[in-house]
Amino acid sequence: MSAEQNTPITGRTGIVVALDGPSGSGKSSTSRGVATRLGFRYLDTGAMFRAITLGMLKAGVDVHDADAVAAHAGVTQIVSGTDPSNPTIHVDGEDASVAIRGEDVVAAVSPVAAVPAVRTRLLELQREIIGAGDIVVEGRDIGSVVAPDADVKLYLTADPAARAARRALEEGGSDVAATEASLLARDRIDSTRTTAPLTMADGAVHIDTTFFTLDEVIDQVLELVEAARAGR
Ligand SMILES: Nc1ncnc2c1ncn2[C@@H]1O[C@H](COP(=O)(O)OP(=O)(O)O)[C@@H](O)[C@H]1O
Ligand SMILES: Nc1ccn([C@H]2C[C@H](O)[C@@H](COP(=O)(O)OP(=O)(O)O)O2)c(=O)n1
Repeated sequence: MSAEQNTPITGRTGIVVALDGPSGSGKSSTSRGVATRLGFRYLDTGAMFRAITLGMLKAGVDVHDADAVAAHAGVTQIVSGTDPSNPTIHVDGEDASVAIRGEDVVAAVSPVAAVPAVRTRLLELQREIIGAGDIVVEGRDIGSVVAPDADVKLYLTADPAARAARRALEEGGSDVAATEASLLARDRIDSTRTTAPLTMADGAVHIDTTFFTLDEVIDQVLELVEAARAGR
């Protein structure tokens, strides 16, 4: 593996906007809105972790066996589309946009994402896609590990109850209490793993989105991007 952690991406000329935060804090919708307004590409790294997890489940890998997960880390082929108006993900040549959102994947993704070999594989893919820049990238470790030299780094949060209500609404009115329990369980694993845990990166701006509308959050991020551009 050639990509090293915590090192700047060399050779980029465009802007990189990094958004991190827990599930339901507004990363995907904010990132897509910002990328659309700026004419930038958009990368959902969570979808990549979901895709590799789907590949493991399809192959019958025990996702709680870290050695088995590591042995399978290089097997699944993942292709991410970066159009913010139509982000796509293909797993071994098949459109997996719906399958990666399934409950089986939600339950398995955090243990898979905690395995260092999985993170190394995806880090390399993520950095290839970021390439020359002009991209909004969202995940858990973008500002800290994937693109520590990003021009703008955001850390989005929202109250757990608001996050669960948003997710449940999105899922067609599923049980809010069960959704909150599921996302808090993932937060715990994502924040306490030893490799690239969910954390606020050095230099990141914290936005608590609980009491802001999506458009208000997008506007705040756009202002930060304009300020970063002006200071380049
Ligand atoms: N500031 C906000 N206020 C209200 N709802 C929001 C806000 N930001 C996002 N949402 C909604 O919350 C849900 C989860 O947002 P999403 O962007 O998918 O979060 P994440 O990517 O962090 O999991 C979506 O249905 C989205 O439309
Ligand atoms: N850069 C990233 C992105 C996601 N992950 C892990 C942690 C999350 O539980 C899963 C799924 O991420 P995703 O962003 O799709 O999750 P939500 O849509 O916020 O519920 O992947 C990660 O470890 N590092």
